[in-house]
Amino acid sequence: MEVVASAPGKVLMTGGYLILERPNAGIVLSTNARFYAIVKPIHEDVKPESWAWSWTDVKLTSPQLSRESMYKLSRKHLTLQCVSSSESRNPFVENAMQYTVAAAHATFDKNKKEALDKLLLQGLDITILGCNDFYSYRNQIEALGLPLTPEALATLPPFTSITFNSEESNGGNCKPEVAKTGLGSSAAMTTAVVAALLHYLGVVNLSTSSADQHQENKNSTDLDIVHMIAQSAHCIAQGKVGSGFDVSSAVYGSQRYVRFSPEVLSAAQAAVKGMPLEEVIGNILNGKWDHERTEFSLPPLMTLLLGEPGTGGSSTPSMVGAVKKWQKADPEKSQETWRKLADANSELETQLNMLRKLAKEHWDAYKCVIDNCSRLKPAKWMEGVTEPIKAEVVKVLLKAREVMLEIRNHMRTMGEAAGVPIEPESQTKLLDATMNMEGVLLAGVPGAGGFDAVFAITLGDSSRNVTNAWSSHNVLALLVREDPQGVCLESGDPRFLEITSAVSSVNIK
Ligand SMILES: Nc1ncnc2c1ncn2[C@@H]1O[C@H](COP(=O)(O)OP(=O)(O)O)[C@@H](O)[C@H]1O
Ligand SMILES: C[C@@](O)(CCOP(=O)(O)OP(=O)(O)O)CC(=O)O
Repeated sequence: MEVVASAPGKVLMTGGYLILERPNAGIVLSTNARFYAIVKPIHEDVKPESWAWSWTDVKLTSPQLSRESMYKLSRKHLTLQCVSSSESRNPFVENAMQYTVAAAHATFDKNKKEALDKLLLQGLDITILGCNDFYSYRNQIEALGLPLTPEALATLPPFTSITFNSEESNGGNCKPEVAKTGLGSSAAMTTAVVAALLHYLGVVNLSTSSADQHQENKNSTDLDIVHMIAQSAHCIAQGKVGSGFDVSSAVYGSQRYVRFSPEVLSAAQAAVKGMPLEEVIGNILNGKWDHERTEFSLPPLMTLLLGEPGTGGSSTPSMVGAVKKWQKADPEKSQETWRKLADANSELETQLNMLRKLAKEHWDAYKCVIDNCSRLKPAKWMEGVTEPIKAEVVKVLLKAREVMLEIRNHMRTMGEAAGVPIEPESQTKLLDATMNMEGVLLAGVPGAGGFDAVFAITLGDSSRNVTNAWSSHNVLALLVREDPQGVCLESGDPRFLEITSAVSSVNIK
């Protein structure tokens, strides 16, 4: 019996830094880059003598990092002991394991606890796999002598090995351990592992069709449990309480997000100081989760593009640390910048919602404008537009651009004041050039900014021109796109599914 669950990566379009404080909102788009967790028993049968054992064997495999770790999980105390080399530890998955088993203990009656014991005695074999889009493959592509194009990226086999950033480049603690693109691999990984384990242990009952899963009211309690456990495990593993937008979008998909009050996790933090885990999870599941989640998706005929400029990414925690230091050192100036940024963020949201409304109410005019603008540079979008409703659509498009420029300005101001490269000069040049290409609505640095991938929103069929232009500027366009679907069960191991679908497509031909 094997359970496979997957959760998506994200792009925080607005709200970087501000989203750390309630009630500021952020817009987060989930993507078709997904992280998979496969859970199955290690032993097919439970040997009679094993009933006396008080621990569960756990095997954790990350094929892309060539890491395999063995653990012993105490079934009574839920402590986890790594019995293989400590260099290969994974705190995200370790916490996810402890929290999910504790959730089963906290919610099961006596009968279910017996079944749980039997299942745990069979051991847990966990495999984790992230789509290529989570990681940077520029070096491999260059080493293979291939051009920096999405087509070259598409030739890499699925779940290719991940590159580590070199020690020297990590010297200033400004680069992460692995070369990542910034799509939230750790949040998607934690969410996928939590979902797969909770389903495997029988705490929740997820479904394969994400549309079903996310339908209002239906199974929403199950998703809420996945969210609470994944969020707590992720925060504890990271050693800090972030805003949680990455876990929320990994669970529920694209959304407008306002963070939870950090106090809801004080029980989990107390656990680190010795409170029994079962009690902690009870508190978490009954806690006052006050985050807000509102449906949000891009207006029709718009595409999310990501481009990797090629510097191996930035470390978000050190950037956040610098911004917080600046807030303390210069409260007046920082508050003023934050207020302007918050206003601009909410204005962009308004313009995008207005475009969704115009598309719904005046589809033909909307489609005609988008098709037209997709072939023109923004300065020409209004030329020759006479019909009032079409002029209205162009006006809103232009307003969205103007607001995006304002957001970028304030983000740069914040970076300069805090002494961190939130929109570094190299990114500014790239974003300015991108925003002036035919059919580009807007472009920016997602999330915390820095040297991670940049994003662009394009109109109609213009994405091809943008990716070609990016390639000629040495920017690798990623294959990832927006996909509003959150966590869901999969029908099997994605590595075998890829092969089966490749074989069946060959057969069809
Ligand atoms: N496939 C994987 N196998 C094991 N660990 C992974 C994998 N992908 C990501 N990680 C872990 O997650 C970390 C990256 O998480 P994080 O810094 O949050 O970056 P991101 O912006 O992608 O979320 C990596 O340093 C690594 O520890
Ligand atoms: C600064 C932030 O508001 C946004 C960071 O967004 P990123 O998308 O840059 O995140 P990482 O995946 O961790 O690199 C911090 C937060 O909200 O927790």
